[in-house]
Amino acid sequence: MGVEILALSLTSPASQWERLSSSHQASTRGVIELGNVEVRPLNFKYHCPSPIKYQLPSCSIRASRPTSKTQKSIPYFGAQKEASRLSCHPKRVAVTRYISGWLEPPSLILKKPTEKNYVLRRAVATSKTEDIATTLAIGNEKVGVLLLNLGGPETLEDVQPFLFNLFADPDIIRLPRLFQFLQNPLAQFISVLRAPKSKEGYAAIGGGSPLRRITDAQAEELRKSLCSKNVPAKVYVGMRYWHPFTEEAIEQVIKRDGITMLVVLPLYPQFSISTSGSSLRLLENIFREDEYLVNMQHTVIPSWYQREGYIKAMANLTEKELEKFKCPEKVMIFFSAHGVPLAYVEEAGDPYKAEMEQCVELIMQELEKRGKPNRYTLAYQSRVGPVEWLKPYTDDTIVELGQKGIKSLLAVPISFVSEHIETLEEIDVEYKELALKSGIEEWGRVPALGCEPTFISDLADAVIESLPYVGAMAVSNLEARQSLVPLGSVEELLATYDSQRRSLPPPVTMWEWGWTKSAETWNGRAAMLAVLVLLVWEVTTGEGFLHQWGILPLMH
Ligand SMILES: C=CC1=C(C)c2cc3[nH]c(cc4nc(cc5[nH]c(cc1n2)c(C)c5CCC(=O)O)C(CCC(=O)O)=C4C)c(C)c3C=C
Ligand SMILES: [Fe+2]
Repeated sequence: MGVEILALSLTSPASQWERLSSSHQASTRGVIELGNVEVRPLNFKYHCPSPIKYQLPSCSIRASRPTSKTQKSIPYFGAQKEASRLSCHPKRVAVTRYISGWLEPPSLILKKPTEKNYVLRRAVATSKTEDIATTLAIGNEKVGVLLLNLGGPETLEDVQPFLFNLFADPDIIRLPRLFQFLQNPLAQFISVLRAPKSKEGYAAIGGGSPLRRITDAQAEELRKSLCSKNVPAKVYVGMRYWHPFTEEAIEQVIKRDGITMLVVLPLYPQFSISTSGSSLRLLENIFREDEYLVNMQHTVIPSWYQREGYIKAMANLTEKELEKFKCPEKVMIFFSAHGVPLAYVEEAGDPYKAEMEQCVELIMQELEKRGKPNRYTLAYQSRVGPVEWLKPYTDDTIVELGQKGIKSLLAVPISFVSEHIETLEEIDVEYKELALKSGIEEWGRVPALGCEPTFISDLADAVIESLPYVGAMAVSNLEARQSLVPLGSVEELLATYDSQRRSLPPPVTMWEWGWTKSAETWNGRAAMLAVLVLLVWEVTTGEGFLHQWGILPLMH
């Protein structure tokens, strides 16, 4: 866990259109420039506003798995943290290195606590639960937790504008710098094209996404769990692409409630540029120029797939579903993760694939410990568009497993902690049908975690463990503020991504003749290029199909 300070700003968002254009403007100010090389300035200045407060957790890394049964080492296959003491740094930087192996559990030692932090630490450890109807305080601090999530359309009318928001995000569709001005027209175009298919899916699951309802319930359960652990806090929900937008949560609630310490917790167990990364970028933009937010202490928990409570909760649910099969030991456990374009991982350094693989390993180790050494596999679902995504694809894998004679399959959705369209429709309907057609006879699906008590309690522990890392941003001038960047793991993750970011790296290097995946990819790319040319034509001449259909004027 690293000290995390976000330097962020808010251009107040009256509507989704303003919201998106403001985030686009922010992206062109040069601090978080999305869509091309060198997104983040590399000459960060660190400020030492306060005396040394913490010794960061240190982890000793071992090359191999510990053999002693009595040893209490926690398996961390990925995100290992190495504390490094930089002499002039707001809170000492925790440098995250992504190395496979095992390490000792981090020890959290507060060294030379200041009065304020001492109060906090004591309060975390010993304070009595207060009645916290409106004001929540630890010592003099008002603690808030901001849950970040994707958001989903609540009605069928919401589908197209929701898709617009999603495709207008430069962390979802990357355009070369030259074409960045086309981000919104392209988002409009793709969202209009995709809306009918998406609407069918949402109609099949009751006419809208359950994501808001479930995330609100998780927020409430987390609040109760924190309270029961003597940490009164308010819990907020900030969605990336639909209501309640992150800006709404920040502006209307967190500022209005006078929160002084904020823990930012993306509800994605594994970090991806396209999910947690995108939300954290948005937060950066929101915080950057806002007087209140710049001075608010906060920390970020970037990913938590390796936490014991989460792994146990996943194993609990999987074990329960296994028991429903006629021969549980013969069931193949089929982890289906949300995919991302391959280039995110291979070109941009997204740790998503590595974290996903490690997560699956940890769940399987837990099941093995419980006497369930089932066979298992991991595949990636929900790809969109013409580029190559992480492989193997879920649909191809289901067909192959059927061909190999697998008869019982238990699907485990792994990238997300709520039911949503991709579990309720894609897995439960489409993949189940495909599996049965492919020769699989018995099909089961592990439910998403939702408000599972072990999971919620573990999230509460994650929040509590992060509190000593909450840091202050004691700078006042604008220039200084612009050079402030998130610290700790998020900084490193995004910086890796940013420094290596290229515009649309080619997903396929070899041309193949015939109707192949490669050909599909290139056909898709040719189509994208044609769309871009048409859009440029429309924007410059004011004539064309989009104007005729009345789509383009909507964007002005
Ligand atoms: C086009 C690129 C997309 C990337 C990259 C992507 C990554 C990604 N998404 C999730 C989780 C969810 N995505 C959801 C919906 C959704 N996602 C995309 C596209 C990308 N996702 C689209 C077009 C849609 C809309 C639905 C559709 O038309 O298929 C949702 C569903 C929310 C809901 O309404 O229920 C979730 C959840 C993850 C975890 C991820 C990368 C790791
Ligand atoms: Fe998605």
